Amino acid sequence: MGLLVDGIWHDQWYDTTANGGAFKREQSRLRHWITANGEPSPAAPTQEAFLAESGRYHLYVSLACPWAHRTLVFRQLKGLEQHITVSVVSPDMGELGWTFDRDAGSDGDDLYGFQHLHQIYTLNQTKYTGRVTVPVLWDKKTKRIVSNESAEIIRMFNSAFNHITGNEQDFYPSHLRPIIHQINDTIYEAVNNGVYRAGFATSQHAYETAYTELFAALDETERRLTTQRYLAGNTLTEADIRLWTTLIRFDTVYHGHFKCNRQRLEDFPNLSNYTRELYQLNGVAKTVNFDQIKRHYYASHRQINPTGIVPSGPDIDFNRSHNRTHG
Ligand SMILES: N[C@@H](CCC(=O)N[C@@H](CS)C(=O)NCC(=O)O)C(=O)O
Repeated sequence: MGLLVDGIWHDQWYDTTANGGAFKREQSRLRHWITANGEPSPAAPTQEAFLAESGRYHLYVSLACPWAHRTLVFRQLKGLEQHITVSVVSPDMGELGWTFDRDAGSDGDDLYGFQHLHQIYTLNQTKYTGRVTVPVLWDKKTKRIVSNESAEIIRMFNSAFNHITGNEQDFYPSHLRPIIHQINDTIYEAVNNGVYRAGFATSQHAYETAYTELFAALDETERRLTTQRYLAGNTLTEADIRLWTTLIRFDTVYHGHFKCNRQRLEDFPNLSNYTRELYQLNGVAKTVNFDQIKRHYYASHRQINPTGIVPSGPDIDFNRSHNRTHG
C-alpha cells in the first residue's frame, strides 16, 4: 500500500499521527471530463474535455472497492457495458499497491499487460505524484487518465453517452440537485468515508467520533426512508447508488473489520429492505462480489487484521423479498 512520488513507487500507508489518529482521505487529482460533444463540461470548465465515443474508454476497478463499485453500477444501469471496457485488479492490495495478479483474482491488464496499477498512472504522467487509487477512467485513444474520481465518473456516465446508448434515465435531475448535493455531503463524510474513518482511526477518540457520526447518519436515513422510497424523494438518484455501495458491504466488512458494530444493517428495517431493493435492480447484483470484498479488506489491511484470516460469514440473502414498493 503506497503512493507515487515523482513517478517512483513508495510503500507507505496514510500517516494518521499528524491528525490525532484520524484518517484523512486524499483528494482525487485527475479530474477531466467526458462530454457528449467534446466541449468542456460546465461542471469543470477549466478541465480538459474528452469526446464520448463507443469503445474508447476503459475502467480500472477493484470489485472490493465501494468507490469503484459506483462506476460499475452506473455502467450497468446506463447500458454502457458494450461501450466501456473493464479490467479488475486483484483484491489483494499489498506493498506494491493494486496489482493485476491473475492468481490472486485479477482479470489481468488486457490493454498493456502491466503488473501494477501504478504503471497506468505513470503511463499517463511519467512523474506522477499521488496515491494510486481505483476507479480509473482511462482513454485508450490518447493513453491518458480522464478521471480518478468516482463521484465525477458517475456524472459522466449519467449523461455523456446518452446519444450512443439511447438510455435517457437521469440519476441527477436538475430539479433534485440541491437536495442530492446536501445528501451527498452528509453521506460522504459520515457514511461512505465514515466507515473508513472508524476503521483506519489510530486513536480511540478519532474512532468514537467517526462511529457516532456514522450511526447518527444511519438513524437519520432510516427515518427518512419511512416516508419516502429513496433518499431524494420517490426518484432513484445518484445519492442512492453512492450510499448503497457502502450499505451492501456493511455487515460483511464494516461491522466487524472496521468496528462499526452498534448494530448490523440487517437490524435497520428500512435500510435493509432498501439495500435489497437496489441489489435486485436490473443487472446490479452481478456487480457485487463478496469473495473479493472480504478478501480485500481482511487480507490487505494487516495493520487491522494481522493474521489475514478472512471470516466465513455472514450469510445474507440479498435476493429475499423487500417491502420498498410504496411511493
Ligand atoms: N475519491 C476517490 C477515492 C478512491 C479510493 O480511495 N479508492 C481506494 C480503494 S477502496 C484506493 O484505491 N485506495 C488506495 C490508496 O488509498 O492508496 C473516488 O471516489 O474515486
